[in-house]
Parts: sequence; structure tokens; C-alpha cells
Amino acid sequence: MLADTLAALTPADHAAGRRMALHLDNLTKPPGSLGRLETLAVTLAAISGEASPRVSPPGMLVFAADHGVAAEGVSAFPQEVTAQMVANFVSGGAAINVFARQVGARLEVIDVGVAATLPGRGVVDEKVRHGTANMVEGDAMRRDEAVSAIEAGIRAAERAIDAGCRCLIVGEMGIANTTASSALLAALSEAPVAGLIGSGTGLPAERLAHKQAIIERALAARAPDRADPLDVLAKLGGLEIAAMTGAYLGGAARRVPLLVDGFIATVAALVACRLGADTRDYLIFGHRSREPGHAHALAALDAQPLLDLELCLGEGTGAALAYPLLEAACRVPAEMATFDAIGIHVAP
Ligand SMILES: Cc1cc2ncn([C@H]3O[C@H](COP(=O)(O)O)[C@@H](O)[C@H]3O)c2cc1C
Ligand SMILES: O=C(O)c1cccnc1
Repeated sequence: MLADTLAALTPADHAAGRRMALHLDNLTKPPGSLGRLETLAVTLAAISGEASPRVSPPGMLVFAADHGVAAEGVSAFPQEVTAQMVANFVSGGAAINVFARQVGARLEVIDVGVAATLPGRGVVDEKVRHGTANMVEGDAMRRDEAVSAIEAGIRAAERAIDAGCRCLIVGEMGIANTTASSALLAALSEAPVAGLIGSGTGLPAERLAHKQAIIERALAARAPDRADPLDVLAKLGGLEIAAMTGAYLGGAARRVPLLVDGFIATVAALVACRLGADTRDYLIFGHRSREPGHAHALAALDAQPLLDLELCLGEGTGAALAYPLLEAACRVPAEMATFDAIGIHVAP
């Protein structure tokens, strides 16, 4: 199934994007005056291949899983918070629930690897295993488990698209997943760990050197093959990160715009692009997270995010907040009058 999804990936329709650019120049405004909103309209036209792209309704996918490396004291919060937040997502009290309601999104919460056994209601059960192993002691997961988690993500993307969603907002919950993400980014980019770590949920500054040392030990012990993204993902990654990678691959294969959230989401998107380079054409970056490694992950994808609200949360919140800009970018070409229609003739 992963192989089928990779085989179905194609570049976006850049000719449709160029037609959109010509149309935008004929609307009743100085050419280019809507700035990056115009770039966004061109991107959305290229993604869908349509003259009037639509992003509504959006589908939100929040993947949850635990991390064995949490036992090393790399997060300000204990592992149990992952399951508690999953319960919060189900009862509608988390930040992502607020924004999902605001934009009328279909929200799905998917357990791909929470350590605790969850009471089933309201959570899609795709548990691959009860949390990853501690990457300092062994591979976070087996290669086939990484593939299973990716495939759970592909299925979730396909469910949302089959239910009518025109855009995917992908988020995560997993205590210690900034550690896994920094480790993945270090392995994929070969940049020094020191510039790729941050305080995540609020790890005190004096614990950062410890977080860095844990990641450096894991990198040395696991020795992942940088040229093999699945090897890197299995040895250092997380189940929710793998599922997000799958959701991006699945959404790109179906030619749907994918709104990327913060640091963790961007690292998952980087893994997806290493597995299937055409995925990049379908990614729109919602915001710049306060987590320092995010700038490196964005640079690795040559990405410029839409917002900078100094968020540092995850769950998909920064992507959800950027979603109304995508709606605006769809409405401008569909609803604005053209110069031809109002009888203004502009000199060439
Ligand atoms: C109450 C709470 C809600 C959250 N929602 C997202 N995260 C975020 O914080 C975690 C990553 O940070 P670290 O690597 O430092 O553990 C992830 O679960 C992420 O989604 C949360 C964290 C907490 C504590
Ligand atoms: O940017 C993120 O995705 C992020 C940052 C801190 C904690 N959780 C997520």
C-alpha cells in the first residue's frame, strides 16, 4: 500500500498554476497587489488542476503516540499526558478543538501508538504498538512498524478525502516528540544537534544540554542510514510522526492541499519528501513555530510559512489558524470582478 501511494505521486499541474496567475492579473487590483495570497491561489490551482480551487471543508487529522525516550527526562511533562490529551481531544477541550470548530473542520483523532490502552469511543484505533522503544537503548521501532504507521496515516488521509474534505490539516500529540523530531532532523540534515533542539513543552534551559546529549547518544548508537528515510524513521522516529508522513503522502497522491503545522509536522513532511519528492508540491506551511529547529526544517524544504504567531504547541494549531488564508485565496479568483467585466482597459 505504501508502494502504491508512492507510485501514484505526480507533480502538481503547473500549467493550471500559470493560468491562475494570468487570471489574477486581470482582476480589479494592481497586478501582484494581493502579494502572497496570489502565490497561494496559484499553488492551489496547481495542486487541484482546477481554475476555481476549493479548500472547504477541511479535514483535521491528529495522530497520537508515545515515545520511549520520555523516560530520559527530555520533556517537561510525563508520558501520561499523551493519553490525557487524547481524552481531551475527544471531549472537545483542547486548542485544536477550538480551531476545528472555528473553521468547520472534520476532526479525527487517531491512536497509532499511545502507551496506555484507551477507552475506544471517539478515537480511531490504529495502534501499531504501545509507544516506541527508548532510542538510546534500541531502535525506536522496527522497519515494518514504521511502514504500518505510515499506512495508518495514508488510510486516515483517504478517509477524510473520501468524506469530502478538500484540504488536510495534520497535527500530533506525543510527549517527547520534539526530541524524536530533532533526532530525525539531525540524521536527515547532518546539521549539529545543538541548533536543532529547543524547550518543547517548556523544558527548563538547564535541561537542554541533557536533551542534546540524549539525542547525540542515540544518533551514535543507532547509526541510521541517511540515504534510507525509512531506516532513519524506524530508528529515531515516532509512530505519530510516521503516520503524519503517511498522511502527507496519501494526501499528495490524491492531489489535495496539505497544511503543515509546526516543528514536528515539518519534520514529518521532510521524511515524506525524502520518500516521494513530488509530495513537496502539495505542502503549504501554516506557521513558524517558536521551537528553534523549525527554521532548519523549513529551510530543508525551502519553505516560507504563512504566519508567525510565536506558537509552540503542535496539535495542528498553527496550520488550522492559517486555513482561513487558503479560503481567501480561493475566493479572490472566484469572486472578484475582472477589468474586462467593469470596462477598464489597462495599458500593457
Ligand atoms: C498539556 C499539553 C498539550 C499539548 N498539546 C500539544 N503538545 C505538544 O507537546 C509535546 C512535545 O513537547 P515535548 O517534546 O517537550 O514533550 C507534543 O505532545 C506536542 O504535540 C502538548 C503538550 C502538553 C504538555
Ligand atoms: O512546533 C511544534 O510542532 C511544537 C513545538 C513545541 C511543542 N510541541 C510542538
